[in-house]
Parts: sequence; structure tokens; C-alpha cells
Amino acid sequence: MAVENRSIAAQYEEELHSAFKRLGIPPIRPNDNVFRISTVRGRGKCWRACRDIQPGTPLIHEEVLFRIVRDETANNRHQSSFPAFRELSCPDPATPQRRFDANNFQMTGRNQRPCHGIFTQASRINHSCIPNAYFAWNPDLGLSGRLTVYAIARIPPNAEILIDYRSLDAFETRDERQQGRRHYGFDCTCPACRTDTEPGRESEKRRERMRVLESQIAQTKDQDPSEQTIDTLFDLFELSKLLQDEGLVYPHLADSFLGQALWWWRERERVAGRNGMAMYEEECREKEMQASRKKLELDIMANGHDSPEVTKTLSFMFT
Ligand SMILES: C[S@@+](CC[C@H](N)C(=O)[O-])C[C@H]1O[C@@H](n2cnc3c(N)ncnc32)[C@H](O)[C@@H]1O
Repeated sequence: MAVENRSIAAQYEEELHSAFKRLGIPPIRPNDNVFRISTVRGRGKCWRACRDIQPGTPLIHEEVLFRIVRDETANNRHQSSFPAFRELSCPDPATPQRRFDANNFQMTGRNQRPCHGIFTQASRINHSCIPNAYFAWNPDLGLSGRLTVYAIARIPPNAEILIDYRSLDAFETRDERQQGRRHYGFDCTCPACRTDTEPGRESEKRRERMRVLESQIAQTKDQDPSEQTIDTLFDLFELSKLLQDEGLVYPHLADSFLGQALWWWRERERVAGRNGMAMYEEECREKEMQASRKKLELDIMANGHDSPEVTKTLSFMFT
């Protein structure tokens, strides 16, 4: 048993090592001052790159100022106990709850009740529907977890660093996205939201198509291997192409690679043990690993190698 465990750990290590090599992430530690807090016209404070930032660069691992569990509300006590909270931006008319709603991040992790927290540095990052950075809660960092922000695209010096406040809703229309962010009190004018321009209209069409593909793919999620068809694989290929055209790197692209890996896994199950299929089985395993590696690279890039997401992908690959 011990030997088996060690060999899985060694496989994880080896896989991580080669993913790092492929990614070529520079040796920068989080909180190494790769960004500064600045201002931007019409959007208040913001994060700006201090240098050329490569995808996969850790920008910050930040500790929570305070957290609020579900059903609790932010009140005057929070404002007076945490002066840094009072300083954060707030849509009019300002109340502690509205300030909290416009600045909090979700923190969900192992054995933790779902809750939301205030992070004074990360609360200065503005939103774009085509972000160049990704935030996540990592419950395993520090004593009580950290909010992590990683670059997911190249960010030139002085450019604004932007996250998507609601990245899971990327397939909604511009109006639906706007509605979902109404408590932030701003109208997004990123290229995807400029539906008065040709690129904005193209983005709207792409996202509509991505939504159709996502729902078709979701219907096959728990499918028996004997029922799966090649159409699902084509849907997954089309989805990843559209995501890349749209500049959406995480988490949906990683999910589409996981979908491809699962498709090849099911395909292997479908033909397992059949006469004359040994080579095809091997090919399926190879394709499954290729797609999993792409997911792993994106997980490392957006969450860091020490994140639960990376561990989950590694265990999918080797168990
Ligand atoms: C989490 S804070 C971000 C930092 C904020 N700009 C500040 O000055 O502290 C969220 C607020 O920033 C502003 N904001 C964020 N993204 C924006 C965008 N794309 N366009 C306009 N305002 C934006 C909105 O006022 C929103 O309520």
C-alpha cells in the first residue's frame, strides 16, 4: 500500500514538473509587487501591472479582513471595527451591506460553511467579461486559507488587471450579465459588452452558441459509455475553439478539456476487452491524458500548483 501511495505521489510530482516546464511560468512568488493600486477614469481605483506579466504569474495570496456566513448581514459594527472596509468603494446610497455586496469574494472550501469575505487589496480589482486574471479561494494556504489572484493572459506593463466578477455566467447575454452584476452599480463597457460594435455583436453570437453547446454537453454528463456519440466530442471541440476566440481562458476552457478527457475515458470503457481493440484502447488513454494535461496546465495557471483544483485534476488522471 505504502509503495502504491508513493508511486502515485511520484506520478503527481512528475506530472506537475512537466506541466511547469511546458507553461514556462517565471519564478515569481505571490505578493512580489507585480501590480500597483492606481486609478482609472470612470472606474475609481484599479490594479495596474508594474511589469510585463506572463500567464500563470501569482499576483497575490491575500488573507481575509473579515468574513460573513450565509444569512448574516454586514452592519455598522463591521464598518467601525474595520476602518479599511469603510474606505472601500460603494454604490450610492452607501450602506454597510451595499459596500459589502460590491466588494466581497466567495470563500468555499473544505469543511467550511459557505461564506463571503472582504479582502482589502483584491477589492480594488475592476471587472471585465474578458478578464486577464482569475481569483479563487484556496482553503489550504496559510493558517485559514487565502484568496489567490493569478494572471491568465499576458498583461503588458501599466495595463489594467481585470477579473470577471461572475465568471461562471460567461455564457449569458450581455443584458443577463449586466443584470447579475446590478448590485455593483456599474455598466460594463468591456469589448464583449459593446453590442453597438461589430466585435461586441460577434461576442454576443459566440456566447449564445457556447450556451447551446454547453447545454448539449451537459445532457451527456452521466451518459453510459455505450450511448455516447462522436457528436459530443465535436461539441466539445467547437466549444473550446469559441472560448479561445472569445479570449475566455478559465474556468470554462479547462472544463471543456476535462469534458474531452471524460469522453475518451468513456470511449475506452466502451471498447474495453473487445477483440482487436487493444491499440485503440491505448490511443483512447493517450487522448484522455492529452486533454487532462491541458486542463492541468490551465488549473496551475489560474489557481497555482498548490490548489485543490490541481489536486482534483491529478487524482482524475491517476485513479
Ligand atoms: C470591487 S470594487 C473594484 C475597485 C473600485 N474601482 C474601487 O475604486 O475601489 C467594485 C466597484 O468598482 C467599480 N467597477 C468595477 N469594474 C468596473 C467596470 N468595468 N466599469 C466601471 N466600474 C467598475 C464599480 O463601482 C464597482 O462597484
